[in-house]
Amino acid sequence: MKRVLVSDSMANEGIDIFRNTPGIEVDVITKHTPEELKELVSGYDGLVVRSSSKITKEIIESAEKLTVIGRAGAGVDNIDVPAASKKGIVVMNTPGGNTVTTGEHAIAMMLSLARKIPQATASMKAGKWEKSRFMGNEYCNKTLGIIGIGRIGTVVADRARGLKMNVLAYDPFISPEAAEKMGITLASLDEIYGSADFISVHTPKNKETTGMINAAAFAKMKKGVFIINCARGGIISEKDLYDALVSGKVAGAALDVFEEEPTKNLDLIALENVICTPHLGASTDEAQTTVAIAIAEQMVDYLLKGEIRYAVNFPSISADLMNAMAPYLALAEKLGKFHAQIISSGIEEVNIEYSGEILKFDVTPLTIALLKGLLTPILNENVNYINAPVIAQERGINVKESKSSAVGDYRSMITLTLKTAKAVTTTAGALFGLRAPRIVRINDFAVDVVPEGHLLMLYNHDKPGVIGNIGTVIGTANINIARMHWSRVQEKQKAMVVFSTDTPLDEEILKKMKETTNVISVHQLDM
Ligand SMILES: NC(=O)C1=CN([C@@H]2O[C@H](COP(=O)(O)OP(=O)(O)OC[C@H]3O[C@@H](n4cnc5c(N)ncnc54)[C@H](O)[C@@H]3O)[C@@H](O)[C@H]2O)C=CC1
Ligand SMILES: O=C(O)CCC(=O)C(=O)O
Repeated sequence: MKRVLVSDSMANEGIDIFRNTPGIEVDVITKHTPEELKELVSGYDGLVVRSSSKITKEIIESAEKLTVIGRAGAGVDNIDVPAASKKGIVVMNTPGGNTVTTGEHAIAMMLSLARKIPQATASMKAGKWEKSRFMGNEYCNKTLGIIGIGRIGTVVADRARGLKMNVLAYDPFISPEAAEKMGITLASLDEIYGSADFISVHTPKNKETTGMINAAAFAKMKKGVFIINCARGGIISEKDLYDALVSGKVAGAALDVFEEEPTKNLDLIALENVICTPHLGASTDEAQTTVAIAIAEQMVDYLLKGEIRYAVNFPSISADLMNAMAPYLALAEKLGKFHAQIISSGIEEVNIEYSGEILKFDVTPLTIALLKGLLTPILNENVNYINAPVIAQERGINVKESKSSAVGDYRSMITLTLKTAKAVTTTAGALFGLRAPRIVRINDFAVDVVPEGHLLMLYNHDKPGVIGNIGTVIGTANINIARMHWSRVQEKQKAMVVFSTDTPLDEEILKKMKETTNVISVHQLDM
């Protein structure tokens, strides 16, 4: 039974999916202190949050069973994703589920802002009729500068064009061609600051964007500009915004998000020219139902079938793609696991070359699977698809991928070269038929090894009698040989034999083998 904790309010449609799925048990506990949440989480396999629960490193580290954190929404800045990745926890979100709703909220905020609708409403509710106090500004033919033209920015641009606004967008990650297709005019930040009457922010919050709209940015803006933030608090410096609002440089600000939530910055929100909502961007029935259903389905599929969709720390693999890639993922993992057991010192560099039909896939998950296989025999800790790249990076292992069109005898091949302090070694793997992994090369030797069970790999001088002597050692120990593959490189007068045995060999027999005439080295592998 997999247990899921929903720690923020979530639409019932999503909770019902958990409740009605055999094999899943769900608890909804939305009132808790951070300490209480830390205690609670430890008993669960899955955790669902929106933006209220802050999933810190401390919470993640104490979550013994947790394998997945689902964000019913887009932004994952309330989750310590690096800490989750290190612990092998998948973090998934529901991109797109609340995009239109949040874009509409930004437009609603912009329209309310320059027409002072919240202030006029408050005045009327206080029994006043202050017609001349609430003079507003028109939108038609004004310039809207959008910072971050992703999903929500695009919705805002589209709706603003309907208002006959000129839309400019800044986004360093969108090519001019892509922007042209979207009908978006790209501009530099300075161009936006210099010409926009309204500026709406729609980037994620990260190292680059935190504080990007600060005093220096306000200084470049037109006097009387209106600012809208329905993305994340802190992208705009609240202190610098306050000063710009008080000085009149900024005519008004519409804020849905704050540096700290719930905000304690009452000085800022008390300003007459600030309108605000308590992080309501995604709060419509439609969006909440959509994201709740989406995250519940994604998490159920992960917890019960291992299917990963919309993970922010692992490439998405749909069930169909997973099915098609499964044999290659198994091959990559087996190859890594095999190679890790024939080296004798720390890995410095991993070179992975993909060739043949395998190239029709995005090879990123294959590299992750290979790293998982490679690190598993070396480390005590639990290595999985999520933490394998993090562990490799932490251990200073340089991972390089390359692609080649040369496949030789195989439809697809993965060639793995490992550089350690002592040697550079190469193995290669391919599929036999369409699904069965095989090791087809070990350094200079062409082989055909089934990477399963207990393997014994021996290098020897290519002299008569070696196989017979080894066979006698194994037979005397009453160990049954299931398979045997022999290969040699004639010009080097070296040979290699890989046995598959029904049971592992103990140290004493291994020692006897190493002492057998003409044997150079012996490796026992557990696949
Ligand atoms: N107020 C609310 O309730 C909600 C807020 N959000 C927030 O809205 C923001 C946008 O969300 P989406 O559109 O779904 O994300 P998205 O990932 O689709 O778009 C973000 C865009 O920002 C761009 N970007 C990244 N760094 C940038 C930089 N330094 N300068 C300019 N552009 C940059 C990216 O290239 C991308 O095009 C996020 O911060 C998200 O957390 C999302 C949903 C609801
Ligand atoms: O769940 C919410 O209400 C906030 C949504 C949000 O900020 C997001 O999806 O990034």
